[in-house]
Amino acid sequence: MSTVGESGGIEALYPFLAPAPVDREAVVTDLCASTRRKADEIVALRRSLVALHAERLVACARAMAAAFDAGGRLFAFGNGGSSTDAQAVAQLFAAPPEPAHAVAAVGGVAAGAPVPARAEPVRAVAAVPLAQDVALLTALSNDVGYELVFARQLAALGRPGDVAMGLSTSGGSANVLNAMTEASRRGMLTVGLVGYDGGPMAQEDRVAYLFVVPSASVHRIQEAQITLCHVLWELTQRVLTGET
Ligand SMILES: O=C(CO)[C@@H](O)[C@H](O)[C@H](O)[C@H](O)COP(=O)(O)O
Repeated sequence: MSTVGESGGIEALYPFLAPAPVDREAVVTDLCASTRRKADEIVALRRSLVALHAERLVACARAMAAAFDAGGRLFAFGNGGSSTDAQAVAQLFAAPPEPAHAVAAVGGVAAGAPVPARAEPVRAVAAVPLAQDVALLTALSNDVGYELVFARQLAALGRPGDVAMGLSTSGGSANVLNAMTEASRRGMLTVGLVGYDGGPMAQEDRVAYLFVVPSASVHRIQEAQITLCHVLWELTQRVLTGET
């Protein structure tokens, strides 16, 4: 059995576990610098998305609002961290924060300060995350195949005019790609959020509205994707509530 302290043991991977004296100040300095680098990186990435996607975000929000106005529902899905992001997005659309709550939560808005969330009325729409039902996910994975867990749900639930939103950092997860294909086949509006250079999701006009976050860090991609989702929700609300 391998033990801590053996040459090539666990401390080779995690040197801070070794009993050697640690320069705590140096560690804290390193951690601060690393945190600052990551914060700078995500701020720059988010800024770059404005130039890259502003027009597409507006067009997509208009299309989503039209879908919701006509009775369409949102189905959101992804794997791992993207599954929880999909859950957060569905919850945001289905149970948006009431303006009074959002403002009260920060103790009111000072004159001239940016409004923390919408001060205008919000409209809830039907939205369902597709990775939340463990029984369904395990049964579909076991009986049909993990690559079809989302496509099979869309085949059962999706109608023309619904919205399918797939989140993937690589753009290459088979279950997300298959779900997009199924959604298009059913006449649903397809929205994809991906990272890197878009991966397979960016090929063959697979989705109607594709948002590529040009980063090679899974963490930065997910952070930026959830920001894009919040912007999409905000813009969709503006159209739905007749502000624009
Ligand atoms: O959350 C993370 C990393 O932050 C991971 O769980 C990550 O989401 C998983 O590895 C996913 O399976 C990756 O899938 P995808 O984003 O490439 O579609």
